[in-house]
Amino acid sequence: MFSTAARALASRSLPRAPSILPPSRSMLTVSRLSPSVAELTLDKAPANTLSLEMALAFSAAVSEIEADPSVTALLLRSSSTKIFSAGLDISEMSGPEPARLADFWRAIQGTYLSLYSSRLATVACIEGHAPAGGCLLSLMADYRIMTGGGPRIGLNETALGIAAPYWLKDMFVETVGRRNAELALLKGTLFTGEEALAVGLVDEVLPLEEVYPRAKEEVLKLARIPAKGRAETKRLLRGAAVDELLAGREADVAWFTEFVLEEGTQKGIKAYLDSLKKK
Ligand SMILES: CCCCCCCCCC/C=C/CC(=O)SCCNC(=O)CCNC(=O)[C@H](O)C(C)(C)COP(=O)(O)OP(=O)(O)OC[C@H]1O[C@@H](n2cnc3c(N)ncnc32)[C@H](O)[C@@H]1OP(=O)(O)O
Repeated sequence: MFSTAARALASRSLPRAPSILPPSRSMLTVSRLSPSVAELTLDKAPANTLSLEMALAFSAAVSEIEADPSVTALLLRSSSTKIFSAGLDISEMSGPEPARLADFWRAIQGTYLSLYSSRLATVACIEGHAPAGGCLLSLMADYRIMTGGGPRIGLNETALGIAAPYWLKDMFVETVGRRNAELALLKGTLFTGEEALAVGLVDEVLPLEEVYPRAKEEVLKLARIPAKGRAETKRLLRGAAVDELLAGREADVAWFTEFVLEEGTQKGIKAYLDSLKKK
């Protein structure tokens, strides 16, 4: 488990301004696969994009699941077999109000802090597309199982004229290795499941109908690993990255907001959003 001080700092830094809506649970559902395994389903049609409200609801749900000591593992999935998550809600970054943009980014940081540092064993069941923030969300889990053939996964931020922040880029580099990461990030590559498996971005690839049953099997297996040893191992593996973000959280907010508010970035984001809507 991560230090109490770090956790307190993480939750204290989440947006609390009165203008922010309370976390809505209608975008997510939480259920139990067994007494010790929770399932968190992203359920925000049409694309499970990460708006400010979705990010707040996500972190709140993970924290609530973790607060129950009988839960040792978490399965993360989407209610859609076509889209796991299309990443950040691009409309949050198009012509944004600066204070909301800053709160949006703090809430995105919160999703990372809650899931990547979770004491739980976590499995991502990626049945559909997982571009950009959808890919990063799955990287915050301990194990990834994806559908072969159709759906794509990867970090295509460069196509939007933006860059993944260092703490998310680092997760990608740690997972696929330096050279694979450079090639993929600079080109904005979106991989098929099979290609993702080849670079180590996912751990298993299966036909769609087998992905969820296999993910359930894996999470139930991981739930039986002694919880204390696993939590401490995760802390040893990920604690430094989490602490680095906690120490530089507001500097990261400043980097993100300045970058997004630049005129050139705004033009690129608007053009990308328009192209998505015209599809
Ligand atoms: C709980 C999640 C936690 C995540 C935490 C990680 C945080 C990481 C932060 C790091 C930075 C990340 C940057 C980003 O994420 S930027 C977003 C980049 N995303 C994309 O480029 C994906 C864009 N979408 C697509 O390519 C496709 O939608 C799809 C996923 C391949 C699916 O295609 P499909 O044909 O099935 O569906 P449509 O394209 O018709 O989409 C349906 C409607 O949804 C709208 N849409 C899709 N994606 C987004 C988006 N990212 N933001 C806003 N709106 C989106 C699309 O316009 C359609 O709307 P419409 O029905 O009104 O036309």
